[in-house]
Amino acid sequence: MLVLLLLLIISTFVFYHLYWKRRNLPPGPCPIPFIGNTHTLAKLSPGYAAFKKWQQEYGNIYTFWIGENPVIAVNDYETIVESFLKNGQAFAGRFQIPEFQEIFKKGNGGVIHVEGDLWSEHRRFSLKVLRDFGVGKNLMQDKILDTILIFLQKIESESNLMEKVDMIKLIDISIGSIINDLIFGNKFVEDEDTSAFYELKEVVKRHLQLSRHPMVMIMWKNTLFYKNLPIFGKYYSEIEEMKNVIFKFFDEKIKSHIENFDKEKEPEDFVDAYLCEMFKRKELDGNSGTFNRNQLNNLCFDFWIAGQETTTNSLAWGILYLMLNPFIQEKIQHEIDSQLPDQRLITMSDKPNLPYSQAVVLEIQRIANVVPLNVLHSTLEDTKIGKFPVQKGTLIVPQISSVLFDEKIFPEPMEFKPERFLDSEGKLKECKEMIPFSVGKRQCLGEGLAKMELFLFVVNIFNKFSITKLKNENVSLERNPGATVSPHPFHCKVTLRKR
Ligand code: HEM
Repeated sequence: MLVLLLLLIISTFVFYHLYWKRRNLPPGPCPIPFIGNTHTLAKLSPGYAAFKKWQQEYGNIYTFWIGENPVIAVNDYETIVESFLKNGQAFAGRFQIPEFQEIFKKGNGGVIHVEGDLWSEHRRFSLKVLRDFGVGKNLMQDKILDTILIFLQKIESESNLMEKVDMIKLIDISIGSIINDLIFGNKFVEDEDTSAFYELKEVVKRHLQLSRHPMVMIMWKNTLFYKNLPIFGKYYSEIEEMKNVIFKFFDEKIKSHIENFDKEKEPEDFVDAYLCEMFKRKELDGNSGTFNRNQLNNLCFDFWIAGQETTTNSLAWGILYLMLNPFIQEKIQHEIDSQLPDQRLITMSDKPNLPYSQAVVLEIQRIANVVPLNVLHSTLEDTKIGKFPVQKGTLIVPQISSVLFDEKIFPEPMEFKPERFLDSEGKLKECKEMIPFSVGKRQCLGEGLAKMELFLFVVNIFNKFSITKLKNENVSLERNPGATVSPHPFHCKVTLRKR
């Protein structure tokens, strides 16, 4: 009798996990109960190879499992556009994991992880502030160029340093300075002691790495249950500890902005713009609605994390590929020399005259492909994806990394070839499949800022310097996993160009 009961339990368990829970979803790799396919993602880290393998086996649309959560991955450009762009509203939700958000950030807030009015009001407001900073008096470009100037001077001022430059470290603090300047109005590159930045950055890096660690992905849901289990508990405590350090930094900055707030003054950073909006709303109808201090804290967190790793890592890959391809550096320099009368700082108004440099920047972003697994979306209504019906609340991801490495669109995708973005006359070609910022309602909110940073850094670095590989240092193109992929640390030799 006991044997029969045991057999019944086992066969029900197997039937549920192998068939029942998967019956209404597109096909995909068989998940292991409770773990899903995270073991394959861990084995084929940072993920591109797993996504490609599944695409070859199951087609462009398949289901993989993160723990007990099924995720439909969409891997081709056409279906991504058909669904996430043309039917955008249906796919604009996010994975709601309130227990995990509680330890990862200050509860359910910010813009990346939220839905509904909270998301749409804050997305609209943030886009407007960034747009206002980017046009007119061009605050955004000024802040970027100020930082680039300091970055270039730092390298030049230490001639012995030019023999062995840690570019990633310098780019890291420069990109960190730009986002911090836009949010809080100050740059780390101007600090006498920059160690505080690097310490904080390490904490943020670990926090993000942990959030996408396969063990942590299993506890995205039922976090409070997993926190009491041995190994999971260790991860839980570490994430909470990191979160507290990060938010203490934001809290102090916001507090000093509130103390010095002047409603008559035109805002020159994001926090001031936010405080102005809160003030206006309160004056108008007595309360500031979804705008509050907790939400501001979470927004700062979102901008800080979304606006640094992505851009820093893209630039780091760019320096690495250009160091390994000196003839491409020379072509950028030749183009700059032929268009600019002297070696002044290059600005956005020079961009239309530098098509080859623009092609290099596009190719850097494509080959860097820094987001192997895009941020998860969820469906806000019953809908369809390709031929598959999809229920409201299903997790779904536009796999932009599969598109950027799609050999049908970008032949020899692992080769660094800026020419693929140019026509036979050397003019920039339109390439609609170039979607590193994703598409649709959740498309990257910082796209304009990131594009400006990438272009201005690349052209100004190679206008001033040539970069070569150190003879005695091995360089690897292997990818370091994380929420965004980075290259392994490397050094380079920097030589001042003379014109
Ligand atoms: C090279 C640099 C960057 C890349 C490749 C990148 C890429 C992305 C991607 C793929 C997404 C997710 C889109 C989706 O859900 O389908 C995203 C979202 C987002 N990005 Fe970026 N990003 C970059 C820079 C920035 C910067 C500088 C900011 C700073 C403001 C930023 C802020 C955001 C925010 C707030 C979201 C969430 C938008 C939402 O959920 O409504 N990103 N980004």
